[in-house]
Parts: sequence; C-alpha cells; structure tokens
Amino acid sequence: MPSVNVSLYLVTERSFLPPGKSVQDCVREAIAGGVSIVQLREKTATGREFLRLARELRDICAAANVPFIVNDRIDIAMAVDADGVHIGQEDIPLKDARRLLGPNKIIGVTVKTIEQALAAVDGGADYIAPGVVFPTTTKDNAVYLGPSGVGEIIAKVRQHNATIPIVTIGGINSENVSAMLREVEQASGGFKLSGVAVVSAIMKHQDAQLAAHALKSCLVDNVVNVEGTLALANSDLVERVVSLLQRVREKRPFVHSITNNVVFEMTANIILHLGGSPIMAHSIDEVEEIGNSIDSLILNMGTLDKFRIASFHKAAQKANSRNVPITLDPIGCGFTSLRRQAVAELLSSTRISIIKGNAGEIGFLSGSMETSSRGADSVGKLTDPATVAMTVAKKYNTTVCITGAVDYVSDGTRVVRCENGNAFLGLLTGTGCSTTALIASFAGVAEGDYLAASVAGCTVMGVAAEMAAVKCGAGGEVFGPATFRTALFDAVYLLTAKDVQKYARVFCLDDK
Ligand SMILES: Cc1ncc(COP(=O)(O)OP(=O)(O)O)c(N)n1
Ligand SMILES: Cc1nc(C(=O)O)sc1CCOP(=O)(O)O
Repeated sequence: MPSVNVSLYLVTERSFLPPGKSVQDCVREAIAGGVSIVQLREKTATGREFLRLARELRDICAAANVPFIVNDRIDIAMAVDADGVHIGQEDIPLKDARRLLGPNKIIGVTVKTIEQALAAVDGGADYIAPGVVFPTTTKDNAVYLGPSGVGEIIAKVRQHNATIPIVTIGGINSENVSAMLREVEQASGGFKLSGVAVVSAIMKHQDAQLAAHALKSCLVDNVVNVEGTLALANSDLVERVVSLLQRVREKRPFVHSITNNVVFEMTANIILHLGGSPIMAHSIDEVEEIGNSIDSLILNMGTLDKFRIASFHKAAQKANSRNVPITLDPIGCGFTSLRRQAVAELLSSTRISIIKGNAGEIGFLSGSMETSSRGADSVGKLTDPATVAMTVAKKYNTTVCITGAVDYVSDGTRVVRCENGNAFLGLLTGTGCSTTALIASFAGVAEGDYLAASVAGCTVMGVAAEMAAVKCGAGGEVFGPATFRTALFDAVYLLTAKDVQKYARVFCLDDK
C-alpha cells in the first residue's frame, strides 16, 4: 500500500456545523480547501444514519480522489467499501481489523504512548495518530501529550526505522498549528509530522474551504511532503508585504504618533524595531511644526482629553495639506460621549487614510448593534466582518482594518483576510496599538496603497507573534505575556522577507 497522505486530515462532527450547513457540503468545501483525507466520525448517529452518511461521503471523496476513512465501525467501512478505518486502543485490535479488511485497506491507529506506537507500527498500521497535542473540548478525557510528547513518539518511531505517516490531533487550529509543528519537530530531534487532524477548526467554520486553506498554508515546509511557499496564500499580496518591509528598512519613514499614555514606549519601539523612525509628541504647540517633515501620522484616541483632540485636528490639517497618510485608531470610540463626538468630528473634517480598530470600534462606526466597546475592549462578535469592513471603508472613503483573531482589511472594493497571529497577543495590552504603529509605518512608504500597508501591518504583527510563541514551552524563553513581549519585539526586528513568504496567510476574498 502506498504511503497515505495525511497532511490535512478532516474528522467529521455534525453537531459542530453552522446552522443550515450539511456535513456533505462541509466535506466538499474542505476538500476544495486542501483536505487530503476525510474520516467519518459521528458518535451519536444510529447505525443506519452512519451507513447512509458513509455512502454519501465515500462518493464525494472518491470523486475528488481523497481517501475516505470510517471511524471505529469496520462493518460499515466494509459495507460501503471505504478506503479504510481508524481505530483506537479500546476498539477492535489491529490484528483483527487487518484480517477483516485485508492488506489493501488503510488502517490508522490512535496511540498515546511510545509502546502503543511501536506496537501499531509492528502490527502493520498504515498511519499512527499520537495525541492529543493540545487540550480539546471535542473529545472527553483525551490524554494530553503536548508537542513535546508527540515529538518524543515521532523520535522513537523514526529511530525504529519506520517511515509510517504520523498525524497528530487535538485542539489544533490555524492560530496554533505553525508553532506546534515547529515545536514537535524540535522535540523529535528534527523529524517533521506527516500531517494534522482537526475536527472543530474546520467543522465549526462558516466557510470550510477557507478554514482548510488557512490550515493547509501553515503546513507548507513544516510537514513531510508539503512543499512550496506561496501557492496557498495570495502570492501578489505576500510579495507586496515583502516589498513594503524592504522599503521601510531602506527609507526609515518618520512616523509621528499622537497616542495614548499606556503605549507611548511600546509604540516608539515597535516603529523603531520594524525599521522606521518614531516621534512621540502631542503638544498643540509643536504638532504643526513636526508635520513639516513627517511621512506618516497616527491619531490614537486612547486616554483622550480635549487637549489631545485639539492636537489631533491641528496635526491632521497639516498632514492633509501635505498628503501625508493618517492612520486613525479610534479606541473605544462608541464608549463615551467625548469619544463619540471626537471621532465624528475627525471623520467629518479630515481625510483619514486608514481606520484601524477592533470589532467593537468598527462595529460602532458601521452602526452595527452586534458589538460594543467596554473601554478599549471589544464586546460581542460581528457575524460578517468582511462586509462591515467594506461598508465602513465606503462610508468614510478610506481603508478599514478590523483586528481580532483574524484581521479583515477593505478599501471599499476589495477585502483581505489576514490570518496570522497568536492568542498571546490578546494577553498583552498595547498590541492593537502596536499593529496600528506598524500599519502607519508601512503607510509612510506605500505611495497611496493603504490596503497593502494595512495588510502588511497585520501580517508582520501576526507572523512575529507566531515566531515568538514558538519560544514558549520546554527549554524556551517565553513563560507568559511579559516574556512573550520581548520575543515579539525581537521577532519584528529580526523578521525577514523569507519569513513573510513562508508564513504569511493573507487571502483576497474576491467574492465580496
Ligand atoms: C486521525 C484520528 N486520530 C485520533 C482519533 C481518535 O480515535 P479513537 O482513539 O478511536 O477515539 P474515537 O474517535 O473513537 O473517539 C481519530 N478518530 N482520528
Ligand atoms: C476525535 C479525537 N480524537 C482524539 C484523540 O486524541 O484520540 S482528540 C479528538 C478530537 C479533536 O478535535 P478538535 O480538532 O476539535 O480539537
């Protein structure tokens, strides 16, 4: 039997599907997004339902030339002539499964220990699945191995001289997968995983194709036999980010920040580490003069007062007169009447090149009732952030960037999804303002392409966060948000064009 491609393995769970979506549609979309193998796992289905679903999914998978695997039920796998089965340590033993299915069917085995892994290899399994690699709520009481535990199993299996595909499972999503793959490779002494298996990261997604695509793009070069760099992201956009990064480092744009008291030092440093030249000044007595020589202006509405508002207007007038891009970070703009009035006045009297905010802030500007602000924090969720970004961009004739676990950027015509990032970013105050500072630095050299500048800012922050998060765990230098901050700033400073090309996950949503 040729080696099975387990690079992106979808395991189904109907109860996770968004309302109105069928498991068949989800599987079709996921295959279009790059899933390489599908397993039907429906623990609550009756035997008949399971059989019917198995038949339908077998046909969908066969049409796409993707192997179709049945979880646990060898009888159903045989009845529908599936490509194979997946069994756990409590299921029918591998030896009996092989006797029933014959040599030409795929048998995958869950393993939790090195002993179980070697036994499955010696018993003739076609792939093994050590896990869970991260805690998951999809399966109760799953034994947690962590990336280091998975790495140890891979090391022992490879030292045993086995080339069997190894796929891990449990709590994997597009935010944690890149870092996890690198950690596993490190812990195994340099052996890569053959793939990742996911349930919720695809099944819960409104757009399973996009979800699969995002995961798949993280596998490039990090998983055995998944090669290439840009094919899965929008390569033109990635190249634009690379060229903006080079331009910032060559031209050192002079970026003026009128920003909040919490992030003064952080903003100056992130601009400096990227390659720009920061100036932090908010006195009304000098902002106009400073405006004579700057390349980019940031108006950040945190810790707002009437003096800062007056400085905003004076600096903005000067910037508009010189065609210098202005990036507005409307912190908590719907939260108090001072902020509501300030943002309304600024947007009606000033040409703003980019508005960068969280869902609560941009939701407020769109008139949406789905989100609100509690101070600087966003409350609630936008059902369709891509459309909200586009609506606000059109309304204010600007470029809009909504930051969150996934960022959306729109210039009113196009929408781009930026998927890099890491959960640590949410634990460190000021990372949103730092993204604004990166965007503004790129805007200073973007020659009017503010969509690209915004995508560049979000992507650099996201990729740097992923690279910093790799240093978390056994033997690493990141223990929590404080050490993450140091690693993040270093990652921005050290970021190369190659890193961007390898890790950027940016997608132009051309159906908008
Ligand atoms: C790819 C993959 N890995 C692991 C499992 C878990 O299988 P098992 O241990 O049999 O547990 P249940 O799925 O039966 O709950 C899997 N299904 N697929
Ligand atoms: C089906 C399954 N088996 C596991 C094991 O380790 O044996 S973990 C798991 C569920 C993984 O779901 P999610 O991708 O949503 O975390």
